[in-house]
Amino acid sequence: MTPTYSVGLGPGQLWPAPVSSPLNGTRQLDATVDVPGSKSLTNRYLVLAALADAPVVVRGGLVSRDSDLMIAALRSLGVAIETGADASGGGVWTVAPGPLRGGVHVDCGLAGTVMRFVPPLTLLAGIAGDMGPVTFDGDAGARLRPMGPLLDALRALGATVDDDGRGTLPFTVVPPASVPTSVDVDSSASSQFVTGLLLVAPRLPGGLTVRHIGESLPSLPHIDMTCETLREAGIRVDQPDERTWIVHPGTLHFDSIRVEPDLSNAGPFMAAALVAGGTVRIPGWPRQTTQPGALFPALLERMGGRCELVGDVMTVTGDGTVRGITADLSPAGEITPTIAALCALAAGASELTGIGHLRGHETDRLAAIATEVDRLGGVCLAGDDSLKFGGAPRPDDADAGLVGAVMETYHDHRMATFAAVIGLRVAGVEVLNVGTTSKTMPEFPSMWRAMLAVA
Ligand SMILES: O=C(O)C1=C[C@@H](OP(=O)(O)O)[C@@H](O)[C@H](O)C1
Ligand SMILES: C=C(OP(=O)(O)O)C(=O)O
Repeated sequence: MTPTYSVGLGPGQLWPAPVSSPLNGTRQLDATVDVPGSKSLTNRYLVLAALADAPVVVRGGLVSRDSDLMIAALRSLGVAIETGADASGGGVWTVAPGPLRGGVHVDCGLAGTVMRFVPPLTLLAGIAGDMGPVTFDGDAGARLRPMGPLLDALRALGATVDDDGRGTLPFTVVPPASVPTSVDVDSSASSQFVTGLLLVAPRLPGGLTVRHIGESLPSLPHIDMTCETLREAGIRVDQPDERTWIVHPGTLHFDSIRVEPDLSNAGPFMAAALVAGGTVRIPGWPRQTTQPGALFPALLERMGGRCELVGDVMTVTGDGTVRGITADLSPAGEITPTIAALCALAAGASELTGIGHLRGHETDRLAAIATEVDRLGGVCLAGDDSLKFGGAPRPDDADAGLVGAVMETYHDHRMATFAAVIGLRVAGVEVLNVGTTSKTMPEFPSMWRAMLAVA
């Protein structure tokens, strides 16, 4: 499928990260950054709209590789989606639900939301009498991401799943004709296993009770987000205890859908205010949200910034001071790379915990972050579930005592933005394959330069 977004510098190409720091005399930041729609909300709304009782328009959808992959997946399953855009480039998509069919192939790319939210939808084709096998595959890196517990849950629901015993992509799902009303899943490797099952649940004849049976459960706000979007569609969701969700069967209906800006993607711009000094404003900040990026203001304040929400504008102000932090990021693993970039520049040590499952993200993020900080001459140790930072070797130096280098991005959008934040302070940072940001923020390079007012 032809991408509907632009792709920046790709594999093998280097993007020189612009420097901007009060310590080397660069002008203070004063920028307003319009952040595109939330990836997590976009791909939930697309799925739920596809299961609704009537066509619905999704406004402010994120135009990116992950949403293109979701749109393509839903189309191949039989959903009609017309795509357009608003004046600021946000997606305006009309989703017309139809009976789901089997016998198709789904490309998951590197999108966790596609590889975990789409396989359960095959159950609906089966119930409707279409037992055609659906095959799933993705990027080389996607074949390393955990899938086993979700595939086991689909088996427990009666599907035949062939993954050659790997517990990863590629795999084939043959759905059953009927499904039980409850299922257990070990979601400790990804909250998306629970979410995938909850999203399809209201359209199963008896609804579905989903029980998490693993030790820990990361990214709880993302599961809350799933429940809230189901409730928005008029579905009753009960949570009798912290590891059980009961989704009642029902008709999904939306009058309209508007996607909030992606607060996790706002993170690197907000972090820039601390590193470069000055002010960054993020319009459209929701008063209430289930997005884990809502944790940024409190974390950035602890790290030396000031954050204030006036109306719907979040204003972040900094003076170049970055302080180390100790934080449990298990509710918000996806914001770790941004906080980690600040930890690498901070005066003082930091420890981030509750993040072991990031080893199964777009890349092994704990290893990637430790390797890249080490490459710059900093200290970062990756544990099973944590990252420990020594802090900048000479924090008062203009470049925080780190040394510029070519930074790898490992096909991970958040490793590209991680490098950009560090590059504000450390001269000579060049980012390999900044185009990997097309996963969730294709315009990142030009947005970053616009924020810094550099050509
Ligand atoms: O449901 C979602 O939209 C997401 C859930 C989280 O996954 P994990 O629980 O695997 O970390 C998060 O990291 C990911 O970026 C998006
Ligand atoms: C973990 C992430 O993505 P995915 O939805 O592919 O899991 C992320 O965006 O940080």
